Amino acid sequence: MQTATGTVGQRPAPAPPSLRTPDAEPVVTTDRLTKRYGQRTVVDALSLQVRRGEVFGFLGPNGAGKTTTLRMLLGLVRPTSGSATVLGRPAGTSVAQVGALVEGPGLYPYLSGRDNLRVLARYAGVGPGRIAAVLDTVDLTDRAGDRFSTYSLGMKQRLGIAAALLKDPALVVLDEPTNGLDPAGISEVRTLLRRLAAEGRTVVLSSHLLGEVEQICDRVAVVASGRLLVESSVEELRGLGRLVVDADPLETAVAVAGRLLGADRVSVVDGALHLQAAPGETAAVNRALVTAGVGVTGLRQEARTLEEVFLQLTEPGDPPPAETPGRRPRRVGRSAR
Ligand SMILES: Nc1ncnc2c1ncn2[C@@H]1O[C@H](COP(=O)(O)OP(=O)(O)OP(=O)(O)O)[C@@H](O)[C@H]1O
Repeated sequence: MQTATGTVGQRPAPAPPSLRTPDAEPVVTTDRLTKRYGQRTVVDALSLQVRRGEVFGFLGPNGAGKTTTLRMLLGLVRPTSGSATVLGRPAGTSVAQVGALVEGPGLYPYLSGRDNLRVLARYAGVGPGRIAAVLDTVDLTDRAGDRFSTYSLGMKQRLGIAAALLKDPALVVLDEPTNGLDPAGISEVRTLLRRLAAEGRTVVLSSHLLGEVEQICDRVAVVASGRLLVESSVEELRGLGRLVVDADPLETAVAVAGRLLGADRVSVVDGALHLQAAPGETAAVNRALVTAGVGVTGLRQEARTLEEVFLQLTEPGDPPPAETPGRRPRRVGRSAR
C-alpha cells in the first residue's frame, strides 16, 4: 500500500536534448544534507545534484538512508543540518510540482483503480479530466473499473504512480518502485519511468536492487550508511568492460595480452582470458593474439553489472569517504561535477 502525494501546477514542456547534458539545470540539489536521530547519523553530509529530464537512482543497501533522504526532499522530514533545494526552492515548498510515491497506506482495496484516483484527485484539488490521462499513461485504462484488491503487484504500483502524476508534476519521487515485482512488472515500471522522462519530467527513485536500476536510470548515487560513495552515470560507473577470450595456448595468450594492455588488466578465470578492455580494443587484442599464433575460439565483451561495481565500492578496505579525512565521494567520468 502506498501514499501518493499529488501536485498542482503546470508541467514544463518536454526537455530538449540539450537539457539532458551534464550542464542541464539541477532539479534537486542537496548540500551536506544531514539527518540524525539521537546519536545516530542516518544521512551524513549528502551533496548531490539531479538534472532535469533524467531518471536518477538513489542506490544503497537496506538502512542506507535512502527513504529518509527522499522524505527530506519532500519536506516530510526536517534535516538536522545542510539543505536541499527542489525545483529552485527549499525542499518541501515546491509541493505543487512534485509527485511522490512513498511507503505508507493510502489506496483503498475495495475501490476500483479509477475511484481511488477520483478520491485522491478531489483531495488534491485536481479536476476529474486528468484521471483518464494518468490511467492511460500507466496502461491501466482497461482495468480501471476493477477493485484495487484484484490488481497484481505491478498494477498496484502503476496505480500508485498514476496517483503521483495526477497534478502533472515536473518531478516524480518514487521510493522502491520495483520492490516485490516480478520481471514482467519491473519491465512495465521501467517502460513507464522512461516514458515519464521522455515527457520532460525528472524521476528520482530509490532502490536496493542494483541490477534492475541499472536498466532504468541515467545516473545514480550510491549510498551506504548515509554517506555518498559515488555519483555517476550508469555507463561511466561500470567503466571499462571485460573482454573474455577463449584462447589456446592460454599461457602465450596471457603473455601477449599482458604486453598489449599491461599485466594488471589480464587475468585467467575458469580457463578463459579475462581482460579489462574497452570495446574499441577488441580488434587489437584479437589481431595481436592471432599474429602470435594463438588460436582464438571465442571473444566476447561483457559489461560489469552495477552489482559488481557496488560490491567493489563497498568492500572492506575501501572505507566510506567521511572516514578518510579530506577524501571526497567519487564523481565519475564526463558528467561528474
Ligand atoms: N523516525 C526514525 N527514528 C529513528 N531512526 C530512524 C527513523 N527513520 C529511519 N530511521 C533509521 O534510519 C536508518 C535509515 O533508514 P532509511 O529508511 O532511510 O533507509 P533506507 O536506505 O531507505 O533502507 P530500506 O531500503 O531498508 O528502506 C535506519 O537505520 C532506520 O532504522
